[in-house]
Amino acid sequence: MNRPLAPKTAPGLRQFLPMSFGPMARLRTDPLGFLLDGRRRFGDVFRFQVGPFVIHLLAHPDHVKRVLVDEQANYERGWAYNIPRLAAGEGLVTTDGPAWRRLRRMIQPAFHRQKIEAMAVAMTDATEVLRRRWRARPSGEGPLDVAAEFIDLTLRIVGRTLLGVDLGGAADRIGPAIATAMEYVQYRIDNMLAPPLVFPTRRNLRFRRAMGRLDALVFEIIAGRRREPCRDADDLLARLLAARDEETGEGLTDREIRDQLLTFIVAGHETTAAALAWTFHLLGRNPEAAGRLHAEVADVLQGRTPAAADLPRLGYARRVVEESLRIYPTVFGVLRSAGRADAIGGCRIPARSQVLLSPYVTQRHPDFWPDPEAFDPDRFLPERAAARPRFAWFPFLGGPHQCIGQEFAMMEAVLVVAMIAQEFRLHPAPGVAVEPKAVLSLRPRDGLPMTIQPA
Ligand code: HEM
Repeated sequence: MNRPLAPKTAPGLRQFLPMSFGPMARLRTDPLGFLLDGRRRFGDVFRFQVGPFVIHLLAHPDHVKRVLVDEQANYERGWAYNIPRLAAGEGLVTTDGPAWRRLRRMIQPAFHRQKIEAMAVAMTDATEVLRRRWRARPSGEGPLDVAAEFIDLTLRIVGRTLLGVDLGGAADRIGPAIATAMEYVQYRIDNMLAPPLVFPTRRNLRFRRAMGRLDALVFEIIAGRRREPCRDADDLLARLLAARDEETGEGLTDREIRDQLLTFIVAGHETTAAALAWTFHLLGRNPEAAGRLHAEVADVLQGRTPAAADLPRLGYARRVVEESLRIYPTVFGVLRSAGRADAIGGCRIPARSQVLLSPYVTQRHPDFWPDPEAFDPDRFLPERAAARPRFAWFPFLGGPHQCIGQEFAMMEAVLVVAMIAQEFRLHPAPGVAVEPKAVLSLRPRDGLPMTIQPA
């Protein structure tokens, strides 16, 4: 009788210290290239080790499914999430196990489908403000950084829909504070030996000041709602204020509510803003796809502002966003920690080592995506999508930790794309090379200057 082969150590790279030379220097300077190349050279399970930290990149959709669904209890958010916790505290994105389950139960009802559909008007109203601003630009004016425009837009939408406040006035203050906080978190991920936050280094002090500004804003939002509770409000903030522990009957403290609000402000706008920027970047380079989008929008909307009810007929617009999230998944990788030892793809995954799931890598896997760098929204036609494994495309993850804002983000992105395509054509600014930069999320390194013309 044949005995199953014992799992082997996965092939890959090893380096004692995280240095700017050696086989893994590229992990810091070009993490996306490093991961893609690793899969190409070593296969679907690629092991890399820096000092004591062992990480396995799992590139095959079946392996992703094993971690996120089949064996998800064995793969929780591990020590890597201690770093974003410096900013977001015990938020829904940074917790796991029973604490996470309690929060998710509490918050999930704020994201039911009907609730999200009811947010469409706030989304289109905010987009109309942006369109008005663009319309008022003198003709012949130079390129505009549309990545920054989308940050401002999605921040306003999150404020209005989830917190019942206009974050527009505060955008100038909180945008840079959020950027500082995210860069700090990325720096700490890249530099495991960096001085802890209690040390008054310039970088630590800058982060603390940024967090002070964000905290002041969030605590003010909470205090404002406590002072003047809106009886009809059923948004995220209302749910958090009304939530009671099933056993003790106690409500959440302001600190606990702050952690969730900050989590949602950041997770809810940055990702979608980057997705919109990448979508227009890709459309600007693919005039045929842009032409099809403009034709669909004109045909379906006949000049009207879109509503939630129009979404089923904006199929091409949705496929454009899906394809853009394939090529530039704004969350390009997530880490999970193996509780027990496991074997995946014939390779040993030691207990307490990390696994890395990367939509950026899997969504370019040549076995599932022919010509992976080509922009082809029709890959997402139902019949073509049905021929692929579930986890060949997972920009919103999947399983119990699937992004709670997926429907929100998709609706927002399709409405914004349709409204902009209805009125404008965006062209790449001449002579500008646009490159992705991985700072927690994947965004254009130097913004996205584009020329805006009437459609
Ligand atoms: C294109 C836009 C978006 C993308 C690509 C995206 C992607 C993701 C991914 C990959 C995760 C899993 C993170 C992990 O486990 O480490 C996640 C979780 C999460 N996302 Fe999103 N997201 C988007 C938009 C949003 C929006 C609009 C919101 C809120 C309105 C949101 C709120 C969250 C929250 C709270 C979690 C944690 C869920 C949990 O673990 O229970 N996201 N998102």
